[in-house]
Amino acid sequence: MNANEEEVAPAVRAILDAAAEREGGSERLAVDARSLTDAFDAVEADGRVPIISEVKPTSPTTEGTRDDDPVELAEEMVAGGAAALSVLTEPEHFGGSTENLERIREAVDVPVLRKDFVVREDQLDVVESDVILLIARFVDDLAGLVEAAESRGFQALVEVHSVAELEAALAAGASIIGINNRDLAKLEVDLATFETVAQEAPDDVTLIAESGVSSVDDVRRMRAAGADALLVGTAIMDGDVRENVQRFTNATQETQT
Ligand SMILES: O=C(O)c1ccccc1NCC(=O)[C@H](O)[C@H](O)COP(=O)(O)O
Repeated sequence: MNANEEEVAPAVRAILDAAAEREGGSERLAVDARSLTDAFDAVEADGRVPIISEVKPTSPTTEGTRDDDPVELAEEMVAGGAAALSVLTEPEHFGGSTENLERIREAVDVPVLRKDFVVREDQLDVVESDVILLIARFVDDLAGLVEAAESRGFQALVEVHSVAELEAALAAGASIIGINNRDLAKLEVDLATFETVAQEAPDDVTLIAESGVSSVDDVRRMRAAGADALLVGTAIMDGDVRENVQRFTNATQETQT
C-alpha cells in the first residue's frame, strides 16, 4: 500500500492533507550546514549524551500551547547542553513557523533540524536548516528526496518506525536514521520500537531515538539499545527547558536519577 494511502490516526491524516497543500519555495536553496555528527562527537567527548532538543510549541498529543519566545527557549536549551535543536515549522498542528527556525538558527551555533512533513522536493526550498526530516512512511520517492536534500547541502534525517522502513531508508542511501517510538498510525508510544528496529541497523549508521523519552531511565534505556543521540520534545518543553536538557544530557553520570 502507498504510505500516503495507509490508515493513520485522523490527526495525522489532517497533518498530511495540510502538508500536501503547502506551497514550496520558488528558488533552489544551497545550504552551508553545521555537521550533526560532529556536534554529537563533541558532546560524547565531554562525557554527556547527545540530545536534540525540540522547540515544540504544541502538538496533537499535548495539551495547551507554550507561548514563550522560541528563540529564548532555544538559547536556554543550548545553555543546558543540547547538542542540536529540532524546530517545528509545521504551522497548523504544532504551532511552528519557518520564521522561528530562521531566528533560532541565527541565534545559536548548534545544528538545527527542520521538523516538518516534507512530501515534495520544492518544499525543501522553503527555509534553510542544517538537517531536514524526511519521514519514510510518507514519502513516495524516498531515494529521490534524500538525494534532492543532500544535493542542496542539507543532512537528511530519515525517520522510520519498522524494520521494513529501516531497509527502505538504507536502500535510499540514508546515513542518519531516526527510529520513532511514536506509531503515527495510532499515535501510541512504545520505547521497545527503538530497541527492536535498532538491532537491524548497520554499525556505520547514526541512530537517533525519537519520541516518548520522559525520564533519565528512558535516556539510559535508549543508549543501552544503541542510540547515538535522542530527540526529545514534550519532556523538555514541560517546565524549565535548560534544567530538563541538563538532566537528560547528564543521564549517564552516576549522581543523576
Ligand atoms: O508529537 C505528536 O503529538 C505528534 C503527532 C502526530 C505526528 C507527529 C507527532 N510528533 C512528531 C515527533 O516526531 C515528535 O515531536 C518528536 O519525536 C518528539 O517527541 P516527544 O519527545 O514525544 O515530544
